[in-house]
Amino acid sequence: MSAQDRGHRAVLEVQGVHKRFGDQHVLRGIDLTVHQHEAVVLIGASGSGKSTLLKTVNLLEQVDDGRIVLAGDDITDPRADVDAVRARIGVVFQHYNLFPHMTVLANVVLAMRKVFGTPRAEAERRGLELLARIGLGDKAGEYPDRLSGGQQQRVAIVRAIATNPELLLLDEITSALDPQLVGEVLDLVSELKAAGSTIVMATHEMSFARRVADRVVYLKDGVIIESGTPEQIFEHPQRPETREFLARLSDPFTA
Ligand SMILES: Nc1ncnc2c1ncn2[C@@H]1O[C@H](COP(=O)(O)OP(=O)(O)OP(=O)(O)O)[C@@H](O)[C@H]1O
Repeated sequence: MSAQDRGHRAVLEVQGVHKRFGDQHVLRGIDLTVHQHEAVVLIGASGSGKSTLLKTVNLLEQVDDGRIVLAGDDITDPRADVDAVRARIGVVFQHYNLFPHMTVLANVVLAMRKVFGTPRAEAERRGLELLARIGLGDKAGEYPDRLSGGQQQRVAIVRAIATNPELLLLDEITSALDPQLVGEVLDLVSELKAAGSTIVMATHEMSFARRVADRVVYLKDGVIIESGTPEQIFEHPQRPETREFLARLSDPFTA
């Protein structure tokens, strides 16, 4: 049964969103609703618009048309407070997530302290607890460059959830990692999903999409071609474009 069927409220509503970069029409009428506790995975070829879509939700890119609603609030309204909106959303990107000049713990507590004004002792207690939970309690005083890429991404994820955001956006968070480090990062995402986080994730990791997504959304040239459960998309794709995309992935000579 889907989150929608269970009557969970919509956390994110993307409605008729268009985005152009000069002559290039990168998002062409995107409609997407994400319900509380749902994990939606965006798949599609490089350049299909996955990152741009996530950036419009975090207000890193302005939409040209349409609107985006976060838990009932139109965040694309020009009067919306950008910092207040970003404080409600946790984000992890492919690269450059941690501040290199700050310790792991300082990175994790930063938003709690600066954005929410959490007292230092309380923020550090929560930071240490979160780091311990992902097995990195002993790295709290280290600088990020002393951690593996997988450990750094896990810290970045923990930092993004430290403030209990309403929505977590994950953009290709494993694509810069050595293959043997991918699993530990995706396992943490699975745990967050199991604990009830609401997640939108762009990924090239199809096996993960299959395992964790409630819904898989296939994007091509800025259009949602098809969306459904992992079984619907991977086992019984309805659209020829989706079938071609998936067939190409499994062909080592054209992938
Ligand atoms: N700031 C920008 N200025 C101009 N063009 C941009 C900008 N950001 C993205 N684009 C273009 O928009 C298109 C969609 O890019 P986007 O990064 O959203 O794709 P993607 O599906 O996330 O790709 P990938 O899987 O490689 O990350 C691409 O053609 C890209 O070159």
